[in-house]
Amino acid sequence: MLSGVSEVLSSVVEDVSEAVNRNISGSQLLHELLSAPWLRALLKIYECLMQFQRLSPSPLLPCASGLLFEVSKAHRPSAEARELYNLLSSPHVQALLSSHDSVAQSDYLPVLSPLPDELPEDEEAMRIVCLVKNNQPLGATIRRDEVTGDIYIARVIHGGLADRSGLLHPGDLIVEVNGNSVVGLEPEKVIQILNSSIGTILFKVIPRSTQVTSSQKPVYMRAMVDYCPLQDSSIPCPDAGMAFIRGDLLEVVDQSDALWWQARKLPCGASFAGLIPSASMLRSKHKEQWCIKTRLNVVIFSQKHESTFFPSAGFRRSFRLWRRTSYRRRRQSCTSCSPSSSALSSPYEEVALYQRLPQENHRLIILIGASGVGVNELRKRLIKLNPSTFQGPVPHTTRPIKEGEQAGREYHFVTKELFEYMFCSIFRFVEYGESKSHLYGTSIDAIDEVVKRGRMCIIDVEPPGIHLLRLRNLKPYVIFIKAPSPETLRQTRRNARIITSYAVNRAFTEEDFLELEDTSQLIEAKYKQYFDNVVVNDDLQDACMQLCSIIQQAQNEPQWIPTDMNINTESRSK
Ligand SMILES: Nc1ncnc2c1ncn2[C@@H]1O[C@H](COP(=O)(O)OP(=O)(O)OP(=O)(O)O)[C@@H](O)[C@H]1O
Repeated sequence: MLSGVSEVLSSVVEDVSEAVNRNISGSQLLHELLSAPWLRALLKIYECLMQFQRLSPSPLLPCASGLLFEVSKAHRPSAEARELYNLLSSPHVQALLSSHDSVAQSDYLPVLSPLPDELPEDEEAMRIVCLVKNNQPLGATIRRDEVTGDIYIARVIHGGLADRSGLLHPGDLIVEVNGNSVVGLEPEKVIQILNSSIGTILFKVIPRSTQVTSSQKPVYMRAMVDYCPLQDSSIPCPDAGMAFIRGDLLEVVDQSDALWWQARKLPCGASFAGLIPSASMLRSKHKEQWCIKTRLNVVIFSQKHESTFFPSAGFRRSFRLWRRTSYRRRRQSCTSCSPSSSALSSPYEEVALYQRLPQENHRLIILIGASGVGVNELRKRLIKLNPSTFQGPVPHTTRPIKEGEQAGREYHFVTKELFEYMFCSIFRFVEYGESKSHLYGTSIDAIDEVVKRGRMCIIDVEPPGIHLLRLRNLKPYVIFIKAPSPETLRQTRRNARIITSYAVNRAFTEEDFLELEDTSQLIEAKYKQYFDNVVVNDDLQDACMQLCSIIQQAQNEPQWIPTDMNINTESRSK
């Protein structure tokens, strides 16, 4: 009789089979899956195991191999007893009984002969370790004690060959490799011996007296800088290093070393970890490089710097009130390639998986892209597509209200004094600017207002604006709108109009396409660590649909977000 899970499966299969008859999409696939013989076999095994666990049977005899002796003790054995004796003494039954006894007595470990009583005081236990290399790296690094010259295992790479063997540990003293004594050898020579061994490697090691068992929980981090071990002369073993680029998600499995951590890249991380510089190590490396670059740049910058009323944070033309000056000037403001100060202070950003709960506010959706790529067009289309879900924040302005406008709908109309107060004392503007002597700006409060109303706030900002919006209550999800190739731009933007400072509405030129691609690449290179997703705006309709589905995922599926957006309290009024 079927029981438990199998019974449930059978009734599910019946229901799905009805769905197949009614031609419901996907039901055929589900039916095939649920009726698969392997699934039934797996469930049967599962049920047997569960039953075994419930019954928790105990052996009738702890030592069944003794049966043979018992039978042989019979004084005048009957024919049946003799037959039983013959059966029990066959080698196969003996082996079976011996296995039974091992299981019954839970005796699984090999029995080692006891150590001789009179061992000399200075005798050291030597371990012989044989690893089958199979074209894999050893997964361990070595170091030499500068005083004694002894060669030690420095670190064992998580998931690597040495780690999986469980036989080599940091601190083990290496005595021999493949029969060659390593005493007095340079580490490079030892590495040479290790690298040249094919098939198996035989180690003689003196295990470290106190084994440190590390049970560190993995920590997840987003790389905020690029790293290439092959260009790093300080890495103990470049082959064991792991390269990464900004934005990569890293599972840091070992932080026991102050200078070198071990990590895997996610998703689909490799089976073994690689060495990466610790945060402090990377910070000092980048500071060094940055100082050199800054010294060179400072002269150039001071020649070009122009003072403005507001410190430069930039703002997009999307307000539609400012006209483009020149791509080149804008590019300098947002895409100079020097590392940002936040990347220098935290080369890794700790992240955690966040799943928005249905009762929580929607995450803020930020669209980033080169000017003219279509960020505003996409944003407008999304809002038009679903005005009850998507909404943009209402900007502030100091210009007078026009006929047909309503305060709080097109703009929050404020005095210049109030605008300046908001800007200076509470620093609530994400973007701001001046056009025809009037000030305009988008405030955090305006974004908050949309979010609190249960809508999904969708905004487009200049890339530096991302930093101001990385707030715990907004949990922004950043989508980079990428420019397609100039060839595709040429085809798709035939009827598009560009808005510039000198012509309100004109067709895109060949120079615009090249600049668009160029700026797009520069923004991506500098800010990609902040992007949660990328959409190439080639075909408008496709890009819009893609955006919709990405936004859906951002709101409803688990996403990696900085841990301080998850736990810490907001700290922006510093
Ligand atoms: N995929 C596309 N195919 C064709 N035309 C497009 C596409 N995307 C945008 N456009 C058009 O390109 C022009 C510029 O787009 P948009 O105004 O959205 O630029 P933007 O990225 O918001 O730049 P800015 O904020 O600096 O104004 C508009 O005329 C828009 O309709």
